[in-house]
Amino acid sequence: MGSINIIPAQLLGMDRYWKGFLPEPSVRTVGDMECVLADPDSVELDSATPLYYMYRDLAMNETDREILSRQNIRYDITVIPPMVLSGEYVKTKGHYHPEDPAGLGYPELYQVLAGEAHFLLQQKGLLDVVAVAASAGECVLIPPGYGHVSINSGEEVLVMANLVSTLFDSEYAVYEEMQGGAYYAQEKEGDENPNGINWNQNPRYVSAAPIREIAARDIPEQGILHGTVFRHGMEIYDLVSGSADLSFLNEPKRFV
Ligand SMILES: O=P(O)(O)OC[C@H]1O[C@](O)(CO)[C@@H](O)[C@@H]1O
Repeated sequence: MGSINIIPAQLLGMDRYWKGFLPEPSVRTVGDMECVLADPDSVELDSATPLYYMYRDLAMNETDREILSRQNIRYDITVIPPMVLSGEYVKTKGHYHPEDPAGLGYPELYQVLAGEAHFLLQQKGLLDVVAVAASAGECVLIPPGYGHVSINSGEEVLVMANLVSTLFDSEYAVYEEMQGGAYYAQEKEGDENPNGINWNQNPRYVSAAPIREIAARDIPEQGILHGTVFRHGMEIYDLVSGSADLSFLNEPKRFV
């Protein structure tokens, strides 16, 4: 692998989405992602080519840092420039969250800050697979027990924020062993609908449920988070600076 040519934060437009201190991002390259792509052998990019950037553990000031660390929560911003890799829309690697001490999986709250995303959610037992389409301002809650992949299905840079527990490490084994999630988001042939997605089932998942497609804005329960007034369009970072109770991210059992 050659050296990694990281796009500087300013060129990624990060100053529009984050005014505070910005640490160096973690980067996933083509080489990191080969094990989860639909057709890695046909990708002609150098394996050192960066695909996405994860700015983790952000806080605007020391007060917010204290609020986050007291609640064991992390705020991250992920930036995925648009790209199609041998017909497949660029995406995150994909992972599950482990069970919390009460036996449910840790959830996670995402918000699209710019661009167009599809969140591919798959329940551990594969009885449910959902593609949630989300545009700027819209939120998606990753429910307990679901693995997730974020896909840049648009032509613009996708910028997403997330709030997640710091009490666990993500689990990648299923996505690595199965070469990705249960479905691949691939370009539609022809130019009739150039932005359309073909959801092609990953043949290694013999028993995955048919994919359901829904829009984030049509999921009513994501409008209000457990007593905290929160609607699509409000900034999820305001939950931090407004000292909202984020304990549902660590103790989902209290809220189901
Ligand atoms: O670890 P993956 O599957 O590449 O996904 C990256 C995403 O996961 C997170 O670590 C949070 O779950 C984000 O920082 C980032 O958007």
